[in-house]
Parts: sequence; structure tokens; C-alpha cells
Amino acid sequence: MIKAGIIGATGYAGAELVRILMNHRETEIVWYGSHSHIDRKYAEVYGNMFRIVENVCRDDNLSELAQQADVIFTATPQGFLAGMLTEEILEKTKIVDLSADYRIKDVSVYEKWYGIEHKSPQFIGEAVYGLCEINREKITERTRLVANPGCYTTCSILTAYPLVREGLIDTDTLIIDAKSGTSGAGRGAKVQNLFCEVNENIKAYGVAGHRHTPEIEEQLGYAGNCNVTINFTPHLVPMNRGILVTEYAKLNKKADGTLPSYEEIKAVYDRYYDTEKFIRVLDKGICPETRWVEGSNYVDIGFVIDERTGRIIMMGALDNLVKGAAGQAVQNMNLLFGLKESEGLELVPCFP
Ligand SMILES: NC(=O)C1=CN([C@@H]2O[C@H](COP(=O)(O)OP(=O)(O)OC[C@H]3O[C@@H](n4cnc5c(N)ncnc54)[C@H](OP(=O)(O)O)[C@@H]3O)[C@@H](O)[C@H]2O)C=CC1
Ligand SMILES: CC(=O)N[C@@H](CCC(=O)OP(=O)(O)O)C(=O)O
Repeated sequence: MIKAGIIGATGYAGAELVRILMNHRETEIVWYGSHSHIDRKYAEVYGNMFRIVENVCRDDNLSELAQQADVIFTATPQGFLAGMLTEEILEKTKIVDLSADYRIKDVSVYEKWYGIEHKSPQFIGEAVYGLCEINREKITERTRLVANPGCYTTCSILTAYPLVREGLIDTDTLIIDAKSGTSGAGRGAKVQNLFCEVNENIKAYGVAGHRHTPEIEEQLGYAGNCNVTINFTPHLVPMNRGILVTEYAKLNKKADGTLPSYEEIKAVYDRYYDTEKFIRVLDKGICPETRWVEGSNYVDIGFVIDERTGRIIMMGALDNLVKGAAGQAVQNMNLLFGLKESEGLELVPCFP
């Protein structure tokens, strides 16, 4: 059995990791890390785990956990892992980090957009960006550190990736409009996430300055082998889970001056994603909906070509806590240990 420890097990992403790993046949959770519930029974913090998890919450001592665990998931605030990570820890265990600490390769970009100093930039080069469908061959039994992509970025990148890779869209015209359920903001109490602030309301935030912008630009830049500059505007919507992205871009014309057809674009998506278990490219005319992916590791993708404006509208939906966080982290763990990639992740979407 793989011994897994979770630092930040009492947060929303950590709790989803617990739920998924409970049904993983090759894994045993040896550490339920917390910051403010130390020594409290985990099932008192999360009642859904009553009579399922008997353990008490431990602290966030990464060095001690590294002695016991084959893999550590850090579902902690930005900067936590960067402040703790050492070579000694990485010699003992593998780490899948759900925060953004090792996602961006240029440390000055990280420090500018996150507004914090990076405490261990020496590990950034080694970290693999764990977007499994794109970087699968880099996530191996030799990998020690995985930077697990987040919810908005996973959805935004996977939705546009094939078309950017194939040069089918003008990336300078790419606009990503994204919406997230409130669990995306974490469990910590914040006034802007109170029921009366969120319910019956929808608002944009982080306009022209959200920290996910450079991460999406970097990854799509690798895909297109070019500099990518986007507008990314997230919105908070009154639902628990779910990310929906709507992406707009000018389609590049073909040599004969015409736009690619629906069938040509669909063939490209299918070529990239037909064999991907967790990416479902929907049939013509069907737009992704968050409710059809809730509780699952799926990303649903659809698109429409607007002949009138010459733009394509690409849409993607996922569950921010599953494919956008814990599910993807477990997918990465499966790759790190040479297991079946979908082990523990064959979760059927729940509805309603
Ligand atoms: N929510 C989401 O949809 C997604 C989240 N993520 C990322 O996952 C990480 C966790 O997010 P999320 O679960 O939403 O956040 P939460 O606020 O819900 O949980 C944070 C967790 O970290 C612990 N913690 C808080 N402060 C510290 C600290 N100073 N040192 C150590 N541990 C601490 C908390 O412990 P305690 O509960 O005991 O206070 C809790 O277990 C973040 O980096 C986030 O960006 C990534 C993708 C999606
Ligand atoms: C609704 C909400 O507040 N969402 C968070 C993003 C989710 C998250 O935790 O960020 P990562 O994907 O980088 O890990 C935000 O906008 O900062």
C-alpha cells in the first residue's frame, strides 16, 4: 500500500482528497494534517467521515511526515510548501503540491503576481507541471515534485490546448471568461464569501490582474511555441462547486481564405482527446454544464464557430475540487507510482 499524507486535509481541497483516497485500492492515508484542528477527530471537522475516518488531525510537520509517507499532498495556502521544502524531504518522499508554489517557472513572475517572496526557488526547475493529459510522459516514478495545476487553469488550458497547439486560433485575441463556485475560494472565513454576499449574486473579481493569468499564458505559450497574452476574467457564482470557462478567439483562416469548418475543428479535438478518459468532447450543439461533471474527474468541452465574427467560442466545465484539485492530484499520484491512471477516479458525476 502507498502511504499518503495530506497537509491541509481540513480544507476543501484536502477534504476532497480524503474522500477520493478512501476509495483508492492502493493507498492508505497516514496523516490528516491541519493548522487549527490539531488533535481533534477528523470526522468532527467533516461529518461525512463519521465512522469512516477514525483518525485525529495532526499538525503540518512536513519533515516528520516525510519519514512516514511515500507521497505527501500539500493542499495548503500559497507559500506554505515553498517555505518548508528541503532536499532532505524530497529524498524521502514524493510531493504533489496543490498550491501554485511551483507552477510558474519564472520566479519573478510568481513573486509579482502572488505578492510573496518565493522561499525555495531552487526546486522550481525540477517540478513537473502536473496537467496529466499534456505532460503525462514527464510524470514518472522518478519524479519527486509535481505542481498540480489549479481549477481555472486546468479548465482554461485543456479547453484551448489543441487549437493553440495546431495554430488554429490567433492567441493574441484570446479572451477567457471564467466562473467558479464558492468552494474555489476555500473554507476559511472571508466576508466576501458569506452566504448573503454570494447568494443571488454574480460578480467579476481580479479583473486584468488575476494570478492565474500568467500560468495560463505560460502553458499555452509552450503549446503554441509562441508568446501568449490573454484577458482572463474570473467570476464568483452562487453555487458550491464547478468551473465554467467560455473562451473567445479569432480563428486563423486557411490558405484558401476560408474559416475551418466545424468538422475540421472537431477532428482536431478528437485527435487530441478521443483516448483521454477524463476529457469528454461533447456532440455538436451541446454546451458543457457544471452539473454534468460535478463530483467527477471529467472535463467537458464544447465549441461553436461564429461565422459572422470569425471567432470560435470554446467552452469547458469541470468540478474545481476534483479535476481542478484533488482528482487531478490523485491522477498525478497514480502516474508517479506507475498505477492505472484512473485508479480511484472512476467517479460518476452526481446529479442533482
Ligand atoms: N478550493 C479549490 O477549488 C482549489 C484549491 N486549490 C489550492 O489548494 C490549496 C488549498 O485550498 P483550499 O482547500 O481551497 O483552502 P482551504 O482554506 O479550504 O484550506 C486550507 C488548508 O490549509 C491549512 N492551513 C491554513 N493555513 C495554514 C498554514 N499557515 N500552514 C499550514 N496549513 C495551513 C488549513 O488548515 P485548518 O483547516 O486547520 O485551518 C486547511 O487545511 C490552495 O493552495 C489552493 O490554491 C487548487 C485548486 C482548486
Ligand atoms: C473562487 C475563488 O476564489 N477561486 C480561487 C482560485 C481557486 C484556487 O484555489 O486557486 P488555484 O487553482 O491556483 O489553486 C481564486 O480566484 O483565487
